[in-house]
Amino acid sequence: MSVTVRVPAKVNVQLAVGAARPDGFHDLANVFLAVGLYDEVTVAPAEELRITCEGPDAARVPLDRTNLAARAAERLARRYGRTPDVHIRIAKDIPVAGGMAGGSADAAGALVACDALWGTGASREELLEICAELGSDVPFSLVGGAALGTGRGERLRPLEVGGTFHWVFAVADGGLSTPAVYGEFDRLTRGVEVPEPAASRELLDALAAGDAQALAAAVANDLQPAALTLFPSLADTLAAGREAGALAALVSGSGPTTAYLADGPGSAARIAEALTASGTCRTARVAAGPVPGATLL
Ligand SMILES: C[C@](O)(CO)[C@H](O)COP(=O)(O)OP(=O)(O)OC[C@H]1O[C@@H](n2ccc(N)nc2=O)[C@H](O)[C@@H]1O
Ligand SMILES: Nc1ncnc2c1ncn2[C@@H]1O[C@H](COP(=O)(O)OP(=O)(O)OP(=O)(O)O)[C@@H](O)[C@H]1O
Repeated sequence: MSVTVRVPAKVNVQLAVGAARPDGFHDLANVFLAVGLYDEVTVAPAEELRITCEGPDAARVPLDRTNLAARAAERLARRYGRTPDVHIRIAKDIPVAGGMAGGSADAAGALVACDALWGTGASREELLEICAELGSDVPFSLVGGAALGTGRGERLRPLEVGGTFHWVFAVADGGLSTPAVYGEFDRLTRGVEVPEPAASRELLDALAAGDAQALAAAVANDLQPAALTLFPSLADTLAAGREAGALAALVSGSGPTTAYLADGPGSAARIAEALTASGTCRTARVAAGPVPGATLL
């Protein structure tokens, strides 16, 4: 008996970052959109907790108990007084350490899969609580669609979206550490008054209307200057995407994946081709959103 859950990647269409809090985290206005690049997490009973991973980036995924999927299984097991004796198999298609919440997706996937396998019957609220303990992005991986995340990004309000948005993602050679990018944000804003993060009205309206041109004018990522300082060649990738006709080009979350909004599937395919040919990224992927969150297959 095994259970498989499919979980999407995310792009942050707006990431407004406040000043560092006493606990080191930053308050956010984080507008998430789930996009159709997926990991699949399969769990099956085993002698003991074990993780394997397949896919082009598999070598960069930890297979010990630091893997977020393992931690998710352990937390659910502990809560229900059982042992997490499962084999977790991750079929990884989401770029690793790319700012697309790949690890978070696997955590949400493992949680939903173990809940189904063990018949724990945890409520949605309970699952969301465990997600928030595992990481700021994990609750969104569970719910998908589009949502505004406040607090450190874990408190979600679903957002209405009036259409499908077409994206290209340029995967960089190498990764960026999320804490390092937030740390660089702190360094760059030292001595500066950082405003309270707030979602942009124009951006929420553009999402609700399904209007790609209006969304392109409103997308914003406060972590972008920090990501560019740590990974300067991303400026060349962004320029190549703009030149290829992207409506907007921005760093995805903490990077180094960059995201390009297209005005339809045809132009997305052309932008992806141009980005690949530009030699400024490792590969380019096309994906549309919103799509649902963690889903049992
Ligand atoms: C950049 C984003 O991906 C945008 O969605 C997220 O804010 C990061 O979410 P995540 O990877 O789930 O992050 P977590 O695992 O919760 O935190 C990792 C580290 O990122 C920094 N961090 C994260 C979220 C937040 N609101 N403020 C922070 O300063 C902290 O240094 C923290 O120790
Ligand atoms: N299941 C997992 N898949 C990938 N990386 C994982 C996983 N569990 C733990 N990690 C560790 O987490 C680090 C960040 O990987 P991940 O792919 O989640 O980054 P990310 O997409 O930048 O995350 P986010 O967008 O949420 O900040 C990796 O370098 C790896 O060491």
